[in-house]
Amino acid sequence: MPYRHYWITSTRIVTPSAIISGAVEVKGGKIISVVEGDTWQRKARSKHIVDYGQAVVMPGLIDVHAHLDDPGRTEWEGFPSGTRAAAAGGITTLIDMPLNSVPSTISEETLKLKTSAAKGRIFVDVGFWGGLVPENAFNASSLERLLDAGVLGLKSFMCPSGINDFPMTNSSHIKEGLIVLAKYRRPLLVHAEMQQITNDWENIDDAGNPQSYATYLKSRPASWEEAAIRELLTVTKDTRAGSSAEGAHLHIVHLADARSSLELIKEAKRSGDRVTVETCPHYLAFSAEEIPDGDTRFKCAPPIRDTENKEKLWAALLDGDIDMLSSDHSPSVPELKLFNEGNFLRAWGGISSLQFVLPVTWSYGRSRGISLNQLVSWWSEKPARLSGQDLKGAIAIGNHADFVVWEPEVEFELDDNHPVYLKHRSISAYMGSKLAGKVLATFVRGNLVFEEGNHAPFACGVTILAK
Ligand SMILES: NC(=O)NC(NC(N)=O)C(=O)[O-]
Ligand SMILES: [Zn+2]
Ligand SMILES: [Zn+2]
Repeated sequence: MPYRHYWITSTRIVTPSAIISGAVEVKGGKIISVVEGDTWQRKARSKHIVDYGQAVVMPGLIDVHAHLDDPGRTEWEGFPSGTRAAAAGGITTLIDMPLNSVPSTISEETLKLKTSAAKGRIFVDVGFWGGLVPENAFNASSLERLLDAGVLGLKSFMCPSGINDFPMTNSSHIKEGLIVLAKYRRPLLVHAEMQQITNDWENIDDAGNPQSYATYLKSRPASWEEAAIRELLTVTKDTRAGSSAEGAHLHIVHLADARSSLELIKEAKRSGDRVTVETCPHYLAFSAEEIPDGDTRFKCAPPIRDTENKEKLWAALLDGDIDMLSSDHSPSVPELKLFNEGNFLRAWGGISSLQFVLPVTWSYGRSRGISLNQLVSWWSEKPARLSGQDLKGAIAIGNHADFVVWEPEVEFELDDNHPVYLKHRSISAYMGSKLAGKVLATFVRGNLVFEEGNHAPFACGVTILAK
């Protein structure tokens, strides 16, 4: 799009207050006016106009949880393929997780490796979470340097991450992290599963056909999530009690358990704790009962649970108890999925989904009555707030012109002919499904980065560093 100053028009523009028929004026990468009705036509007379008819114009999606594995494991994904897929799926910003790249992003130096790897190779805007690990947790100045260098917050694990240079943290590490983060007003994101020694776990070998999904599900019960969340909420409260400040913001990533774990989070919110929670499309789309034996595309942690749990997740999302959605796009090479043996206990865990999260959320959500405004809240507004992106996440004057233009009514088959920009299409659990919601175009800060199957010829995404 060679225009610096132009108008986008449609009969369905999703603004914070209403869905309007009208136009959005873009200049220098920002939204400079939003006009309802057709009075804009006079103002726009000498300007370029892009008419999207009845397609929906929404803020671009902000994915706060994606593993792009660059640098160091680019055979798994990488910035170019990952951000092209994001653009094709209407995601205009993504925040990259600190693990699965080599090295992990746990210091100022390793963040620099990330930003250099991203330079000139990203099609959407990319920010970074830093890692809170035992190595840096007790070293406040090292954490401060990492935060000063621009990570948007920190992320840690309460169980083994599967990555050698990203060990798990215990509550003392987490406490140290929270104290530093409170000063910076940035969040701590936690993978909340804590291994419990249970009878189920001890019996896993007897119970255990490793090709059966039920075996895997039993190996990571909901009690692991519950135990981790209980401990995290306690540490967060303790940290707040010890300081005069407001206290750090705790964000629980990829909640799968909609029962006891969710109740703990609701209770903490009611008591005024700064806690938010995300879940992911795969927990809303799939259920344990339907996962075929040996189909390790569906393996992730925490695991996809039963149908009733899935319905409870939807209810929590609709009630506002779950704040937002993220992809947790965590790909690998197909070999690590062990498709030949179909062994759920040994295969790499992680769902590949980045390009499909909008149609997946919509396809499974529309029968449950979700609205376009709710989609925007879960995928743009709340993620913008979590990641500190004041100029993103809403179609409002002064904000970045980040848009997804899409047709909710158009259905398509995610078959072998469908263009997929991710590095490995075969590992995605969504291949073979029929979805609704076709992305027509994606704009990042006014730049048309994707339209009708074509990407912009140059990678105009920028890295986002906190100041
Ligand atoms: N090393 C990983 O990418 N882990 C990820 N894997 C999943 N979710 O199965 C995650 O986010 O925990
Ligand atoms: Zn995780
Ligand atoms: Zn993850």
